[in-house]
Amino acid sequence: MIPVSGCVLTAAQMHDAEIASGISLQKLMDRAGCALAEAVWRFGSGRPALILCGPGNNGGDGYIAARLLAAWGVDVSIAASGFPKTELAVAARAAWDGLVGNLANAQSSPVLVDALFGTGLTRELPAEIAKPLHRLANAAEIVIAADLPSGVGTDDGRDYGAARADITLAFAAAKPAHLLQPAASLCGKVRIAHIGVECVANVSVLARPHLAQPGPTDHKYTRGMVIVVGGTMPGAAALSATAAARSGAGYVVGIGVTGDLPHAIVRRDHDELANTLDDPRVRAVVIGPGLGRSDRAREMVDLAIASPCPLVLDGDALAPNVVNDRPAPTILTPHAGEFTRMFGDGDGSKLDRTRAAADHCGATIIFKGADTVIASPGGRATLCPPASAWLSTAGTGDVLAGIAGAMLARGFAPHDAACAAVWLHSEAARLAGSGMIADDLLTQLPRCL
Ligand SMILES: NC(=O)C1=CN([C@@H]2O[C@H](COP(=O)(O)OP(=O)(O)OC[C@H]3O[C@@H](n4cnc5c(N)ncnc54)[C@H](O)[C@@H]3O)[C@@H](O)[C@H]2O)[C@@H](O)CC1
Ligand SMILES: Nc1ncnc2c1ncn2[C@@H]1O[C@H](COP(=O)(O)OP(=O)(O)O)[C@@H](O)[C@H]1O
Ligand SMILES: [K+]
Repeated sequence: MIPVSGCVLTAAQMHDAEIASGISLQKLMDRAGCALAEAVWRFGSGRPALILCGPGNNGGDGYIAARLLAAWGVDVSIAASGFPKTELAVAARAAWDGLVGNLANAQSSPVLVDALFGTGLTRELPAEIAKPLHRLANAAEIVIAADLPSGVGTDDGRDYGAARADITLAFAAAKPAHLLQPAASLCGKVRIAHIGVECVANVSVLARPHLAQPGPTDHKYTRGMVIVVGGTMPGAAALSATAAARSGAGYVVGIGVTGDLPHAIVRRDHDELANTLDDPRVRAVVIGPGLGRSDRAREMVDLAIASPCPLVLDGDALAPNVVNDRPAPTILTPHAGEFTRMFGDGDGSKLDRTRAAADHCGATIIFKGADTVIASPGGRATLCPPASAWLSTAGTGDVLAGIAGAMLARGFAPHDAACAAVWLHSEAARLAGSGMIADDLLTQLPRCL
């Protein structure tokens, strides 16, 4: 059982991976059921457990877990939503020699195991299932979901009436629902149980980046020169510039960035932008935080886009069709409002929409929020475990843009730079703790390096 990591598979990809593994489905269900029993043993601490079993293989996992837990001496009971419909679940139920109660009138238990539906859920939970599920979950001290909380859309993270779990034990790999909202919030802590299925996908969970420390051959320019362009709200660009410096950039120039800045940041005027962009040592430009939307601001965005420099576009620089297959590395960092302004409402999940947008504009996109999605042209995507919700305060996005600039400047490819930036940002937020403001992230960044 490990924290959520590795590949992210859709329901169909998971099914294909199970088949491709060459391991019998019976054996896979035995392993999943055993992992579930271990989780119940560990997190339930021996308290009586009620296992809710559905009609498919998710229910099958539940019957197997019940048999093992009973053998280990746990007071375990089962309530089912109906008779099993798959061959494997029928066999798993047949191997359980205890009673099977009815879901509708099941008695609550301190530990509730939700094995009603997993990746096979396709529609809203009917009231006759949702009602007792919620009643029993509310009465339990701990809810453990098998694979997924029953009632979330595996591939899009929709809520079809699920009850909130404290722990979700995902089998073989994470699914989009473990990371996309609102489902991610219904999962509680997600743990992965590896059951021997090899998983390969171009979507993965955000991982800790490899950030090399400066070495003896480094100097300020090898560590990366970042330009941050300021505008009508100087505090925003000051946050970006300081974040770039605090996340390891060797040289930060603030163009038109006024206000409270560390002395280490070099200040230049707006009319020096064009000259500065010609400096071959510039390794990243950050433009947009607090820029404003005047004609002058638009001209500066155009200059930055036309330059050969790696670029982070944020805030006011984000407009429809602002970039189109720019040859140099480019990262866009929209929040939901900016994303919709740029790309429209679109169809599909947040993952689908971010990937389509990355393909459309030929740039890496960090679609921010409580379920940040990073996508690059060609389909590569990274889903981010929920960061501290204390990030929902003004200026934290400006900090992220500055970090992304520093990551481009240290030579990371755009997708890796985006991932490293989001990881550092959430780690800084975790360290800053409750009540943090954007400025607090700046003081935590060096610790995260
Ligand atoms: N990923 C893996 O490698 C493994 C997966 N296993 C388990 O198998 C599960 C998938 O099994 P299934 O494909 O049988 O799917 P489920 O067990 O999720 O349920 C499918 C059944 O539920 C019905 N159904 C779907 N939505 C419904 C709704 N809203 N209301 C009422 N009924 C609904 C379907 O008609 C079908 O009968 C996984 O989530 C996992 O728990 C393990 O047993 C073995 C290994
Ligand atoms: N509820 C939340 N949980 C986790 N992270 C959040 C939440 N709300 C916002 N964030 C993060 O905080 C940052 C906010 O950025 P943004 O909306 O651009 O703010 P600003 O423009 O004020 O800097 C983003 O990195 C976003 O992912
Ligand atoms: K479940």
